[in-house]
Amino acid sequence: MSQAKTLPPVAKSRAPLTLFDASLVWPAMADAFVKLDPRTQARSPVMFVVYVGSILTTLMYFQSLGDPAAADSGFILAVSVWLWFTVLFANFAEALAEGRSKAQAASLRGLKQTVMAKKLDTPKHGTGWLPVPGADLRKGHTILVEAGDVIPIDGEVIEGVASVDESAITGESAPVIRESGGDFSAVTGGTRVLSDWLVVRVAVNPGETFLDRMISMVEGAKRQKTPNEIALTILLVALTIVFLVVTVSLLPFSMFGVAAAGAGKPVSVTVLIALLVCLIPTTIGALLSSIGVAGMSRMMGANVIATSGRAVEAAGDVDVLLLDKTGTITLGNRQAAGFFPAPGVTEQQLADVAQLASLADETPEGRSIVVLAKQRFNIRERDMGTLKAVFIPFSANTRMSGVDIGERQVRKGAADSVRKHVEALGLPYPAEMARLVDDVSRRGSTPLAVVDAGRVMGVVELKDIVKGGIKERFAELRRMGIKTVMITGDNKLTAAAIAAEAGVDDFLAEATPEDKLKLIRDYQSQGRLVAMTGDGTNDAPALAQADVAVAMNSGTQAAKEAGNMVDLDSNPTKLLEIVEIGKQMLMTRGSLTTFSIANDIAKYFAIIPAAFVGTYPQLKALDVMNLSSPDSAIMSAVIFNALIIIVLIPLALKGVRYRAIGAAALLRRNILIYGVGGIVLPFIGIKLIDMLLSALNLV
Ligand SMILES: Nc1ncnc2c1ncn2[C@@H]1O[C@H](COP(=O)(O)OP(=O)(O)OP(=O)(O)O)[C@@H](O)[C@H]1O
Ligand SMILES: [K+]
Ligand SMILES: [Mg+2]
Repeated sequence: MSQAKTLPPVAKSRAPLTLFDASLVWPAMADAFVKLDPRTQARSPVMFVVYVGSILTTLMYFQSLGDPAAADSGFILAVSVWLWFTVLFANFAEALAEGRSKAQAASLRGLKQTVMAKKLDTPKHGTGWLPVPGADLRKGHTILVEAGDVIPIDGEVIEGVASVDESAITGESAPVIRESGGDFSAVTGGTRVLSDWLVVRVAVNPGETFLDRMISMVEGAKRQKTPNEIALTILLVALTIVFLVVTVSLLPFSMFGVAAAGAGKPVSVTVLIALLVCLIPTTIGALLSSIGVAGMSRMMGANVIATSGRAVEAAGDVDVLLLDKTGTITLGNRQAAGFFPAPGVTEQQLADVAQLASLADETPEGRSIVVLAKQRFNIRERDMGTLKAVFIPFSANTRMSGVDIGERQVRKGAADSVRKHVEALGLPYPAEMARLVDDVSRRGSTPLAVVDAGRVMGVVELKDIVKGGIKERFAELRRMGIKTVMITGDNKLTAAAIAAEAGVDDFLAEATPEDKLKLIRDYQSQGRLVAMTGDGTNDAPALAQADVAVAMNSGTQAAKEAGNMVDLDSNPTKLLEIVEIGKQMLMTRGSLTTFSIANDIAKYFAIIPAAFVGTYPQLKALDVMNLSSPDSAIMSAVIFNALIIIVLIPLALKGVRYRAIGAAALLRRNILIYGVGGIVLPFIGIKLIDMLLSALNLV
């Protein structure tokens, strides 16, 4: 049996990457070629059309080489090359977005390491342990972690209190407390114990840890198209089909024109392919997937891990935010602060019974009562075994905890639960209690009523502190049009006091887990999109129901599993950033779609006169841009169409600027900028490219 005191420590940090970081650009260029695989291309119908066009023009070029009558093989080659560029640029955009995600995943993977674990034979502190590799641990094993140790795997603290450095995962340098019982009992593999020790029950098998799941989410290997992306893709496919039909029907139309006039020459297939590519929405088709990947990356940059693009998207449309009180709005370590005895009871008697009711209660509330009883009246801890006491743990439904000593029921809990408990025994509940409970509640503290074998002893005050800066952030959410609702198992007065202090719009008190779930369903049935942040096991059902469910990283395993996002900073106002990123993603997609379609309309005017002037010389009148030659007009449009993808990559990755000016105003602004910009820009761009091409004598 080894008793080596410490296991090797770790240190890791995450550095942000710039948009066009060399470490991202080179691999993305290589990836752009890998993505030429037809199976990859088939995922974007618009780009697939360009891909097929590239192949056709390439084949036509080789065919023209063997045909002495064909004079325009140089032109065919040029079109073909630029079509290939169009495809490669789209691939590059996607690869660059994915590269950023992968880099984030890699830095997470750096946290994963094989550490040795101290495996306990008996799940109890002070017993012997054996060193085993972390990879050999299985769900249900118990391990000991001590100051300096890296926690080898995710688990639940079953004994002890320790400060833990979670900065490797959260980036937050302040240590956090992890302890058994309550909402702070989950520990994450890869974090490090700074002081004291913990006995941890392993919660997962290797490969299924929180870190593993984060990595696979961030890598986006299994990224599914979101509902909005699917809808948009359908629109793009429809547009593509329309233009395909239009373009194909132009060929007989042109041949007919030539035959009727007895002069001129019909439009070539190369020109028709070029026309088609310019008309279909290639800009958004090329950037759609990057926008989605970049949205997930930006979430990660805000220290939020989203499990699906769908959740990120929904975040952009949220209109109600539900937050639980303890641990989300407040710091969550409710500490006993005073004893307020019922008439005929001394403070010491109350403290004595309260301590008895808390002996085996491992929640922060329970332990703080034992501590306060010791401080105030030097009441020593008694032994559950010698008392022959049976522990009655706290549950969100009974809202009480305590011990049974034979027939004697000792309880502490929410005042209304205790009153019901006393009345069920057919005993009186003193009227004076209401005043004691109200006094404590009005201060925003949680009152715990204490009862010993039906005799009401008084009230224990549990103090909790509202997190700093929360009020201003809720005001900002209100400006964005999001309603904030606090839900708590605590009584109405406490809830009202904390609600006022935190500045939430509304609150629901004395809520059971079922009530929380019902509230969400009610909002959803009114057609509202509901976000919920929570940390407790009793929040899990509600988190599972919410459209956007942000679990605090400090919360329990159950909460994290039920949510579709985890906030590594455990900051309830993080929803502000989450909503902003979601809105930004929706707006970026909308803006680029507007831009793309407007753009294509402009290209129509550049290409149509050029393409058909051979058939219908009158079309020269339509040539408002006065381009140097039909070939140059077509080349310029194709080149512009390709280059605009590259130009817009930063916008797709960074997202359009978000301002909290109301949805309608924002939409108007964006349509103006991206719609009008989309129409004007091609005229300027195509003209410039045309001038450059003719100046260089390239056409
Ligand atoms: N350890 C405990 N023993 C007995 N009663 C408790 C204990 N912890 C809490 N209570 C009582 O149960 C009530 C509801 O519990 P709790 O506050 O955890 O509910 P909740 O729904 O998670 O609310 P919140 O959103 O505030 O966390 C508390 O207001 C308190 O009166
Ligand atoms: K296009
Ligand atoms: Mg709670």
